[in-house]
Amino acid sequence: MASPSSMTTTSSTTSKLVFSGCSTSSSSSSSPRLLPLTTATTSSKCRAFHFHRRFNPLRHVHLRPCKNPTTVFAQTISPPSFIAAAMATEPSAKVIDGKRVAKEIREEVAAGVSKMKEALGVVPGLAVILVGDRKDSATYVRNKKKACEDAGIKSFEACLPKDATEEEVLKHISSFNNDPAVHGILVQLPLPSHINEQNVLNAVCIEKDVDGFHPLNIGRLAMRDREPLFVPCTPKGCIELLHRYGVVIKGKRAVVIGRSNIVGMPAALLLQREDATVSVVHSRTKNPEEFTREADIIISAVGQANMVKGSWIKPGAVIIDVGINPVEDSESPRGYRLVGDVCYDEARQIASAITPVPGGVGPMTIAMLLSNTLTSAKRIHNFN
Ligand SMILES: NC(=O)C1=CN([C@@H]2O[C@H](COP(=O)(O)OP(=O)(O)OC[C@H]3O[C@@H](n4cnc5c(N)ncnc54)[C@H](OP(=O)(O)O)[C@@H]3O)[C@@H](O)[C@H]2O)C=CC1
Ligand SMILES: Nc1nc(=O)c2c([nH]1)NC[C@@H]1CN(c3ccc(C(=O)N[C@@H](CCC(=O)O)C(=O)O)cc3)C=[N+]21
Repeated sequence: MASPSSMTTTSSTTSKLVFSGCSTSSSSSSSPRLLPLTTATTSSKCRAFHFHRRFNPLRHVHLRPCKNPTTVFAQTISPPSFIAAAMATEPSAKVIDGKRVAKEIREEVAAGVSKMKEALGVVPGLAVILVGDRKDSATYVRNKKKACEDAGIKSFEACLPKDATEEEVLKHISSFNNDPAVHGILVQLPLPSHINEQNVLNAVCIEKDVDGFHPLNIGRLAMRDREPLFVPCTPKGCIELLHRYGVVIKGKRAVVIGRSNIVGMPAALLLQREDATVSVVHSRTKNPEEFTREADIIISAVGQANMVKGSWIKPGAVIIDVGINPVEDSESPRGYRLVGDVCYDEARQIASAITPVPGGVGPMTIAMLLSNTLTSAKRIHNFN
């Protein structure tokens, strides 16, 4: 049985279970067709506790041992039992429960907010700028606002019409930059096409850049021995999930699918900072599956439903699925449901651990935003 932590296929006679087709339903009962080819040998290492350092933006804010540290033993899975298990199509991967971890983090943030309020009478504040009327953006902003309320963080909002000018957006940023009650500023992306995203992101002062999208923060993330003030929330959430589930990153082969400024690129930089050896796959990569099949850890941030098939995955790999893709579903009240970039049903049978969509990385993005906002308020007020 694959273990979620630190499991790596080491054998050169690696087993390949080739899946054909992909069910788009995460709860579907349809079984993927499995074609066992060779054998698998897996090895795992003992793990120690991880401790998260205070005020290091690459870590979560609180000094605490990670949850669920796992001690895994070296093990060899003999071909017959491994293949038999897979042929029975029993999902063997551990489900990485982002919703649960995000709730824990939000509670930790709420406790930190109360402490700060009690000691200094200061309440952390997060300002969100929303331009236009995209439904998905409005939903995220509403969810962020609710999460702020729950954590005791004060919400500020500027909702501008879709034909708002760049100058108007910049004026709001400047006003939030100068407002001492605001400790974090987020400009919801994407912006309407007539607004220059670079100009807007450059205008957010780096001390309040809780999204971590300012070029100075990204630049520092890319440089050795330099520390960004903030790390982008989604990639930070991915790494936090790996830490909290005791997945060893150091020395592992990681593949990031996607190279966007907000997810793929910073995710690759973070994995590299954690001493993984990282490959980045993008739309111009030929035969992406040749890269992913070698990966111990895959982070997929593409935006294409079910692109990553079971056959792309090395047995025992850990899969972080960032993609959020609506697919038509007449049975769902909304008429659609959300799926990731990865064929979940196939991947569950071959990976050792996987994040679901929804309930995986998405909730972590919001939790990290709250955590970054608290970190910002603490840093500005010099409060530990
Ligand atoms: N869970 C969460 O909290 C969040 C989820 N998301 C979701 O993550 C996904 C990615 O978002 P984002 O990074 O903003 O998207 P972008 O569209 O900005 O980037 C997509 C990336 O995927 C690459 N790509 C596109 N098609 C392929 C392909 N066929 N094979 C390999 N790579 C491909 C692109 O390559 P190229 O560079 O060559 O164009 C690009 O680098 C979306 O589904 C989005 O909704 C995003 C943010 C947060
Ligand atoms: N400046 C900026 N910062 C962002 O971080 C940012 C952004 N712009 N633009 C859009 C993307 C997308 N994004 C998500 C956040 C939470 C969920 C989330 O919570 N998703 C739920 C599902 C929600 C639902 O059911 O609709 C889940 O995956 O479980 C998803 C996506 C942040 N983004």
